[in-house]
Amino acid sequence: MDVKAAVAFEAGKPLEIENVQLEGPKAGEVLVEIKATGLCHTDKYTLSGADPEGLFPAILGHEGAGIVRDVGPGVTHLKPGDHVIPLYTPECRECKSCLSRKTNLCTSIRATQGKGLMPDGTSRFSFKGQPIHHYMGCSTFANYTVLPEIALAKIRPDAPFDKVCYIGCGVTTGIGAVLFTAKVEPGSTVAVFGLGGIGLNVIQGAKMVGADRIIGIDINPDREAIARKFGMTDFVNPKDLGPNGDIVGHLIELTEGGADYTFECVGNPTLMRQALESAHRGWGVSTIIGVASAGQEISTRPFQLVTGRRWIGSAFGGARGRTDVPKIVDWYMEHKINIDDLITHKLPLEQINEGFDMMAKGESIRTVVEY
Ligand SMILES: NC(=O)C1=CN([C@@H]2O[C@H](COP(=O)(O)OP(=O)(O)OC[C@H]3O[C@@H](n4cnc5c(N)ncnc54)[C@H](O)[C@@H]3O)[C@@H](O)[C@H]2O)C=CC1
Ligand SMILES: N[C@@H](CCC(=O)N[C@@H](CSC=O)C(=O)NCC(=O)O)C(=O)O
Ligand SMILES: [Zn+2]
Ligand SMILES: [Zn+2]
Repeated sequence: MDVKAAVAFEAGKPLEIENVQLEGPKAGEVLVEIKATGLCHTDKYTLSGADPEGLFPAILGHEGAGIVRDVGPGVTHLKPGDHVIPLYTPECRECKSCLSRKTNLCTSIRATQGKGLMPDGTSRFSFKGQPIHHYMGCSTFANYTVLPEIALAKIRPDAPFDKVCYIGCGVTTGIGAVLFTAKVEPGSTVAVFGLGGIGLNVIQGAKMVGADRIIGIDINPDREAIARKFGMTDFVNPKDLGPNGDIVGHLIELTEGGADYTFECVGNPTLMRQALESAHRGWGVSTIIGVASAGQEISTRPFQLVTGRRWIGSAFGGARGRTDVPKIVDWYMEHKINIDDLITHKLPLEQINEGFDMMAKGESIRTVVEY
């Protein structure tokens, strides 16, 4: 079938709107009509060419919501008409990782997913007879896409696509990192580096679990008001500390010894170090969420770890997609979490590049494309 897609033909170039061809679902696969998709910083990172798994041409996008339109042989959990959220972290419930109960990082289809292919090693998308890569197993920058059944969370039918698509990445990543990965306790002091689409959800999660003090750090002063609305108690703009400002020293003083939990939500190794070193001696836990470019590395004095700080990371907020995503959709529908105020812009697919421009300028939190 012909579908409409924003295609990434080359690294560093704007996406191009094209009619591309999509093959129907094969065994274990599902055809989904995507109704809405968010734009995440990770899409921009891959488009930049800095992602070692970035393949071109590809159809990017991994923060979608839509309706099942067809299923391939052997699909048992989904049927046409079901409302779903695509999962870049699937949940097969059978692989070593899923069975371990120690991680959400299902490994059953990770190898082919990283090569931009379906689990059988082929692509369903093509343009002028040439294959186009899938992206993060989702490719939500197309109005129809094909995914493995294990990479779809079935959600309630009354949830609005243009809001709950954000649960496909940003909301779950931020809130999940607090609840499932770091397991922040009530009364904690939390510091969040980067107050974008992810960091604001970390703040929302920290508020949800009853953190007493939530410190936000961002170089964009416009982020202060929205972060306070979501529960931030203190704002620090590193630029206000001057060119030689000591952000770690400042945070340690502000928190009387360091934060119980810190989160890096930018993708900058310098900030990752600052986040670790501003965690409290003896027990502070620092969670890396941000994705840094190929070739970048983190460093610190081992003494920082010897003296009891712990450095951990979180992918998709530690959430098990098919199990946890429907629950997070329920939280939204029950007004337990706020998504609406974080979706600052909506665009048609034809204007998707404007969404990335606004992200780069710090003008948007989340832009949603509605089909
Ligand atoms: N681990 C995971 O599962 C996931 C990771 N990510 C990654 O999380 C990061 C954040 O993503 P988004 O929130 O969508 O990005 P965003 O672009 O919406 O937000 C980034 C924020 O960081 C701030 N910032 C930039 N440089 C800074 C600095 N030097 N000091 C303080 N603040 C600074 C910006 O002003 C902005 O508010 C990206 O690296 C993205 O790839 C995103 C989703 C899932
Ligand atoms: N291909 C990238 C890896 C980027 C990355 O870390 N992705 C996160 C999700 S980011 C979502 O917006 C993730 O889930 N990682 C786990 C995984 O298995 O990919 C690179 O190599 O830099
Ligand atoms: Zn994302
Ligand atoms: Zn698995």
